[in-house]
Amino acid sequence: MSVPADAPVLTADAMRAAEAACVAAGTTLAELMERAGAAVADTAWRMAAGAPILILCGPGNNGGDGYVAARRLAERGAAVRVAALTDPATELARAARAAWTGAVEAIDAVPSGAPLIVDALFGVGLSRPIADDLAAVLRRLSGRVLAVDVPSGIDSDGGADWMPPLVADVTLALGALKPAHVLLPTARSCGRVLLAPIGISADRAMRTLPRAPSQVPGPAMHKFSRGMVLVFGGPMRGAAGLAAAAALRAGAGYVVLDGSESATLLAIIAESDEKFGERLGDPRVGAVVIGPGFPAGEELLFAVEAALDSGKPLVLDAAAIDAALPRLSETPRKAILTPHEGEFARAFPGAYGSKIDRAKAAATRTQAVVVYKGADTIIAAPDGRVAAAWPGSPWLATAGTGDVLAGACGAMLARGGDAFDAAVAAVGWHIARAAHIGPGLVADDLIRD
Ligand SMILES: NC(=O)C1=CN([C@@H]2O[C@H](COP(=O)(O)OP(=O)(O)OC[C@H]3O[C@@H](n4cnc5c(N)ncnc54)[C@H](O)[C@@H]3O)[C@@H](O)[C@H]2O)[C@H](O)CC1
Ligand SMILES: [K+]
Repeated sequence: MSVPADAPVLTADAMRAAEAACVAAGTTLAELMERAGAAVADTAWRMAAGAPILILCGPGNNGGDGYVAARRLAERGAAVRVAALTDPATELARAARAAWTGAVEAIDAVPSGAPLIVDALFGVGLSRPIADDLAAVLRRLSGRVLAVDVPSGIDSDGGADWMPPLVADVTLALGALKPAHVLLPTARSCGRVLLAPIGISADRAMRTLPRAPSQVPGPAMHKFSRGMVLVFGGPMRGAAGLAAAAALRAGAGYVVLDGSESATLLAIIAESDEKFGERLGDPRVGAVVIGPGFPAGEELLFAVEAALDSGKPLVLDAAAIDAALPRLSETPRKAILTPHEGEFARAFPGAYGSKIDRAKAAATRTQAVVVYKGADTIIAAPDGRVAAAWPGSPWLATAGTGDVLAGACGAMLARGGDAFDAAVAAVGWHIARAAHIGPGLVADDLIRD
């Protein structure tokens, strides 16, 4: 499972708006479908490598893409069969089907599948789950599957957990990725997601993670200009120690772990004199990390209140999120929240819609960047920007990795610059490191060189 880096992600409505803008600029819908069908044909040609291809066409324009691909593949000499669910229901699909000169079989008469099955049944227009009888027919088919735009049967906006009867080996996203490509549970059914540019100018508001940029410090940098991070050490020493070490590893030039006699790395300045309030006044502190290893309670509340009063850029994790919630949106500040599923549900109980919708709503409400963690981590900014981190790295599903991410967010935030970009860089760093370590990863490995 994979998705292209830094690729646009659009909802169905945004796709339709982008399509309309494209048409208004002079490109016909027929031309868009021709480009889509050509991209499907090219991908199918490569996947089939000369073996027979079965194309399943639905009633809408997703089906239209399928008919265009069938025609182009036959023109190239491929062995193509087409099976349709019903007659085309759109003018574009009717024209595409008319241009296909071969036979069109009934889908329920298709025996067993083919070496390559192109799933052009439904795309972003699916309005309800696929009927059980059709799902049963599709489940009987065997062969590698290329899904056109999305695997048929899923809600492309990622709001419903409808699952596709045909799991795709490859999904060819047309014009832009869709939320369902980067959100669970549907992302697992999309296989390798490829993007076919068809001339749609997608806005950059939502995108997949960019490639992890190199973090070579500039020649004039010194330990403080690389960023000084203050970590509020909680009673659970290990978690705060992981966060402090991660801040150093992720590029901070100077890290203070307050409230702890010792630290995992000698380069961390461990201070047990509990002068957190004073340290907040140090003008060199570029970011404060609170939450790792700190359960809810008076001491945590005191630390969060003091940090909010200081106006310093903040990274808030776990119980610190709840402690800060009542005050977060009162004054604009750079803040990154890093809730996992349970912490998110506790902090934002009324949120609804897809994970992207809920992350955006939380960012708007708190006026902070929200890193909504999971295998399908979503990063949302108050201004509407979203980054999707799917597929991340499965090795991160182990204790302590959240503490490491909080520390990495602190490092990126302390460098200065935009809080959303800092969170994107931290999540990218976290995933890249986990992928490099791989099987058997424990959180401590993420902070070792
Ligand atoms: N957006 C673009 O730039 C382009 C998109 N293309 C392709 O068009 C589809 C979207 O096509 P649309 O006609 O809107 O819808 P679908 O083909 O996805 O299917 C809707 C179709 O199916 C019927 N329907 C809905 N739900 C069900 C159901 N559960 N059971 C049976 N039938 C159902 C509905 O009534 C419609 O008739 C997009 O994904 C792209 O593949 C363009 O070709 C290229 C540019
Ligand atoms: K499809």
